[in-house]
Amino acid sequence: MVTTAVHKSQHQQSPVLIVGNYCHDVLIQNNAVKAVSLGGAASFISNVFNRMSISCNVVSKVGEDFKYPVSYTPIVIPTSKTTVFHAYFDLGFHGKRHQDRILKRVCACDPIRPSDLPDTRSNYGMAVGVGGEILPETLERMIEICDVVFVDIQALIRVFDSVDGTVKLVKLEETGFYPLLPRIGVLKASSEEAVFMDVEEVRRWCCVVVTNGKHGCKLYWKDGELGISPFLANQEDPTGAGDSFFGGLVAGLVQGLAVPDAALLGNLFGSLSVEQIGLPKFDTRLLQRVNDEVQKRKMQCLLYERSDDELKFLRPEGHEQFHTVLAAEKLVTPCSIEEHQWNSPSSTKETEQIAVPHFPKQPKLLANPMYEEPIQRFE
Ligand SMILES: Nc1ncnc2c1ncn2[C@@H]1O[C@H](COP(=O)(O)OP(=O)(O)OP(=O)(O)O)[C@@H](O)[C@H]1O
Ligand SMILES: O[C@H]1[C@H](O)[C@@H](O)[C@H](O)[C@@H](O)[C@H]1O
Repeated sequence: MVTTAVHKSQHQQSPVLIVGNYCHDVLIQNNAVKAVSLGGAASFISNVFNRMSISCNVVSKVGEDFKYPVSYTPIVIPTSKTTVFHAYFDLGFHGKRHQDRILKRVCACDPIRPSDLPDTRSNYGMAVGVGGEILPETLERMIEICDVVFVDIQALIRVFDSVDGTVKLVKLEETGFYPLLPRIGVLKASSEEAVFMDVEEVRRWCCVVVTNGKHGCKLYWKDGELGISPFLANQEDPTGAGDSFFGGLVAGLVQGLAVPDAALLGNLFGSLSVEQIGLPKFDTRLLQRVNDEVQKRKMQCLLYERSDDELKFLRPEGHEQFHTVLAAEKLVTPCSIEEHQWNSPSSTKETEQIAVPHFPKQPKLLANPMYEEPIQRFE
């Protein structure tokens, strides 16, 4: 279970194994490319880990066209291209349900196979594919070589339109991953994705974490559930919020926090992530203070440590205070949001602005019956 691995990690110090492809994200709004950025859950999560000094190992595949410097070298596949997603920010209407963006996978790199994984064991595994690159056998191998595996449901339930790559979701129980659920530790889903599983069923097997944007997240386990408070944020780009959340959650657990406190750290990183376009840059002073608070919190919790694994899910004493302190730290650190506005040049290394969108001279106006508004699509 989740907390057993937490305790093991304190003795063994082995890294977290992150499995999922890096990708190129193209953010599109009002028919114009607003930014091109390094993407993929693996990049957002390792970004959080680096800043929280958590050691990790990333297994990711890209093509020779991969154009970003990353801390964890990917496997380069000469015969394949890097996975590319186009995120359309103004097409998010599907019937009456609003989605924050429509995603299209326009290029897909090779899948990650069991033989691509290391032979060495890890305390934690994170199955965080974005473009269908994680196969059931890959997840099974992760379960064998990691003490506990954290899975993002987006790695399991995404399917891709054969014509234009539009990401659609299928029911979890219809996938080849379903039989593996009793062997994983945590399944994370956004509220949009959570409707593609039977939470009541899945929580009997593993802890389910459902994120819900500005409302924070909710934990479900066999015997209970708990809402975790959000942090205020000026949302600029939701891309990667779920990934940064997941990074924060696992970073908290690796550091020895109880599950609700770790989820609070997840909410903090999710809220920091939405304030910037692409891969977020975290303020060094804020990170230092957050790290200090995590260490203090860990020491406080050791004082009244509970032995029963199930109890580790319950809100520990002082949880609200931990939220207040983190929220205050976030407030006092000025965020350089101006650098990351959609319409101003970006100074981040990983995010580049495209001044002249590379679109055909005459974009074709298509009335798509799936959406309330006609959309412009570029071919
Ligand atoms: N507007 C916001 N204000 C504050 N916190 C936010 C906001 N949006 C997201 N978060 C934080 O980030 C977490 C993940 O966000 P969300 O539920 O939108 O995930 P997601 O849909 O998987 O994101 P994405 O697919 O864009 O990576 C939330 O649980 C919350 O903690
Ligand atoms: O970079 C993003 C990010 O990793 C998102 O979480 C994922 O949903 C997208 O597919 C990807 O392009």
